[in-house]
Amino acid sequence: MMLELTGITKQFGAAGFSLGPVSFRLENGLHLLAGPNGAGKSTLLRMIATVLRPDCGQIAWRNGDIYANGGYKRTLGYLPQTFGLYEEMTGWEFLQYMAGLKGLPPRLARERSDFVAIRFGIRQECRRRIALWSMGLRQRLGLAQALLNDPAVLILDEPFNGLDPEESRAVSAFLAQLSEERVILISSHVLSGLAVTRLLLLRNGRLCFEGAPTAFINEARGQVWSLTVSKDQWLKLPHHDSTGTIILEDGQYRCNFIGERPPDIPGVQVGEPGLEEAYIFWLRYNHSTSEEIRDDHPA
Ligand SMILES: Nc1ncnc2c1ncn2[C@@H]1O[C@H](COP(=O)(O)OP(=O)(O)OP(=O)(O)O)[C@@H](O)[C@H]1O
Repeated sequence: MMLELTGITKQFGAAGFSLGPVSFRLENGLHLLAGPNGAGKSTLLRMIATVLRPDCGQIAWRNGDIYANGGYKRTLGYLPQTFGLYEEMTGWEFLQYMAGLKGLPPRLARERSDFVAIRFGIRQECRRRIALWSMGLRQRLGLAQALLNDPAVLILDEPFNGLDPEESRAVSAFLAQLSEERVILISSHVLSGLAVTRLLLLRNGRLCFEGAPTAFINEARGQVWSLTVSKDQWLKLPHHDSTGTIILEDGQYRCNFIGERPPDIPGVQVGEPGLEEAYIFWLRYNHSTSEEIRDDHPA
């Protein structure tokens, strides 16, 4: 299955935000769209979800324009970044309603509603009015409705918003499983713990990187410096501009510093970058927004 964007652009007002032109191709797998606040991630996802029309360019699914292809919407699942829920409905009524909008016949609607409610751990909650639900449970309901039609294309804008760590892990694992046979594109500020097939980075409406996460991580090799210390030592460390990630492991703090030179702290060693460290390195030091880091070989 393939979703292809060619020369997509969007401009808000004459002097407003401008996105693109953006071109890329997505095949089955889990694709992560990342970038700073305001980079244009939601705008791009909304266009792929047919909620917003591009000014120029084409988005094609199975070689046909998604706007001309009536079948595309039936095969699409979409979780917007913010969404309204019908507060007076119960979760179950909402799922049935959404299943109806997606054209599922009543019996299949019930079966799929049951499946997604169990999958996202909200089956019991579904009996209650949505007005009474917490934020994390509402997010689970948003994810559940996106999967009602067993979509071949799944677009999730910030799927981990409000989820507790346990549910985030469960959703990551579920997405990895689903992505074997689906095109999944998610935007997220949470980069760790995801089995990402390809990474897309947006900044200022420009696509700066599109490729395998390993190629991106390699860019940060030799720029990460690591120090493992006890909590007491950690509390005494002076603030350092190159501080990147801090991970608590077995009661010890592993501090990763990100920069061209190691910080002047005794015991610092060359560190191993992960996606998060590579992303911080890119944000801090790679300020040119040309498409310089490209890897055209699928992982
Ligand atoms: N309907 C609109 N009208 C005018 N400007 C808009 C509209 N929608 C988005 N924008 C602007 O487009 C820019 C990109 O917004 P977008 O929400 O796509 O960014 P984002 O990368 O998803 O950000 P975040 O990580 O904060 O969610 C912002 O400057 C935003 O104000």
